[in-house]
Amino acid sequence: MSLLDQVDGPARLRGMTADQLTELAAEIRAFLIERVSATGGHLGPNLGVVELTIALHTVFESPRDRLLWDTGHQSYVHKLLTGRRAGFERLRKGGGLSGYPSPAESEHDLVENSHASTAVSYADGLARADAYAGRTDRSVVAVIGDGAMTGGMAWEAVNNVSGADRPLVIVLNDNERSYALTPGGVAGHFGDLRSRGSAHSVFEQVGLAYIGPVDGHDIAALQEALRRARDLRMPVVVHAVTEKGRGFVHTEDNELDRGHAVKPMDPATGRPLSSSSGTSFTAVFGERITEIAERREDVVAVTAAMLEPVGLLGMQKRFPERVIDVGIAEQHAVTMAAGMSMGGVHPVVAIYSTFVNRALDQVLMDVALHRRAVTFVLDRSGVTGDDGPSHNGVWDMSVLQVVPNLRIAAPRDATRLGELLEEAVAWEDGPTLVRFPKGAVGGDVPAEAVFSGVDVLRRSGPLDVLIVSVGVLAGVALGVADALREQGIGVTVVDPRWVAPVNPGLADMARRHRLVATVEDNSRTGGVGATTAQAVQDAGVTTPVRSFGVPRRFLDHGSRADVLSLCGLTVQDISLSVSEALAAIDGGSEDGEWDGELARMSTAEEK
Ligand SMILES: Cc1ncc(C[n+]2csc(CCOP(=O)(O)OP(=O)(O)O)c2C)c(N)n1
Ligand SMILES: CC(=O)[C@@H](O)[C@H](O)COP(=O)(O)O
Ligand SMILES: [Mg+2]
Repeated sequence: MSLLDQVDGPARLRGMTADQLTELAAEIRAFLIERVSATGGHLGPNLGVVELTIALHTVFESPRDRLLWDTGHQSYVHKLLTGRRAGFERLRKGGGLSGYPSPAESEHDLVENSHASTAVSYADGLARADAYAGRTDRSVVAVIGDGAMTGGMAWEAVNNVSGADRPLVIVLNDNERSYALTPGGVAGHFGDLRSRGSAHSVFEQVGLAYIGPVDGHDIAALQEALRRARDLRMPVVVHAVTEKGRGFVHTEDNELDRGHAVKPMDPATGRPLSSSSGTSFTAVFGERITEIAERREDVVAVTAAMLEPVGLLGMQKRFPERVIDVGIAEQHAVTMAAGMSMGGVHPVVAIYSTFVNRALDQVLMDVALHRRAVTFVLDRSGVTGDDGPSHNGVWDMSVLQVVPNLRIAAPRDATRLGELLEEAVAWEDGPTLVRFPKGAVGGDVPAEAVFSGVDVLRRSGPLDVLIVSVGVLAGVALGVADALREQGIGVTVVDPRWVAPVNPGLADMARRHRLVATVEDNSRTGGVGATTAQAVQDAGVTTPVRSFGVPRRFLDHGSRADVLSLCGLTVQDISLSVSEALAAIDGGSEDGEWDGELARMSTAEEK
């Protein structure tokens, strides 16, 4: 039986010899390469923390000592050492192991949010709670990457932790990278510490103790440093120098991102097991923004440490000085863009939908209040699936529709993405936003006609149902139309393209129909369905509106298709609900049934 097979929990580690721990590290590395090559996932980050995680679990006694993993994508080794080896068969699959820490999975996991730069704040809170309760027999350890240390929130926490008389250990997992090399002066300072060692660290200058740099792959050296930090009983940083992707040729040689997030691959060759079908929304954006930058030298792109994932590699290669990587600093990215706009630049800020939540105040106050012409491009909008509840981009239209002056577009296909991006960058009277989902872009969905700026995708039969289709769910909306037509129900399917502010033409169309159904890959709460219903009502139109979107709850990880199906965003579910709603309207008395359905839906949302 291998050493890894014997590890049913961290206590087993504490009985192992140094040689056994070294052997265990080799077994874990081989396991990760074999398993994560099969499932896909964050192989690079986890290969970089094998020895560090072993050292942490031999020096600290989880769960009494709390280990917090910033962002959490590097917690696979932690999961292996806390009895979850079998779960890796279904890593990031529906019903399988989450790709991030998950309190629902284990008492050893406290935080699952995958949004970076939060661990030191959680740790400060836990340390204060221990102090209030007089608990002096335990430690709090925050493991945070050099990339996550470019997030402002991490420095807010350092400011509050410094000088405190509470024990708190911060392990800086410094591999010089987010995806790409970590940008900025803080990363430069870490480089000085790595090379000069004795340099006075920024941490000591603000009142924390500093231990390091330590070889992040030398278990004994790490254990010695962690024991010193544990016994200091004050805020202390242990600076571990690690290599992202260590021990696997296809991640070590990957200059782009050291295998940060790999797709299922052949571990022998490093080649993906399946070639992606067709082009992606991301690729279409990347090509188009580069073309626009050719024509518009005032256009500058901004990324928050995700240059390649958001599709800006091509523009960076063509115009290196006009693509800015601010690190994991979305708030700075947005307000810096406002400043650039004041200086005559048209910034295009490319962020994943879920991460724009970080910068709501900056979008609202620094950009929109000042009517700055900044274009936001939100990739991974809608259900993303595999990365779990904190990565779905299902809140952007709810959160950002409240922003005055902001115009929001949701392209349904590649052609509309190109058109809407051009329109957004051409708009100089305030901010614009274009949002699209992860993955393949699918075929074009042409309009049959245009009615007061709204694309009419399908018009057939009597004026029974108006389906307002938002973005990429056009395929589902047209499928619903086909299903309803088979029942003799007349359907008009429209796509407003610009969803905020609501096109008044929609109220005119609603007036002519018996029912309106909105379909969106966003939360129902505050989504396009809600604002469309409000606009219809405000226009004095009494046509009822039913909105189909993501329920108001966190969605467990799973494939995008499965999660959308769980949300009821399928042709079958929507067409059944629409025909029932029509029947209720026709029958009058069945309102009770529909009210019952709504009641069921709303309780489902609260669960
Ligand atoms: C607020 C936020 N923005 C962007 C991301 C996307 N992201 C996930 S991991 C990562 C890089 C993290 O770098 P680092 O903290 O150094 O960890 P490493 O992967 O190097 O171990 C980024 C940018 C995120 N998780 N959270
Ligand atoms: C951990 C993190 O936030 C990212 O690495 C995320 O996993 C990216 O997901 P995509 O695969 O959609 O780019
Ligand atoms: Mg890093």
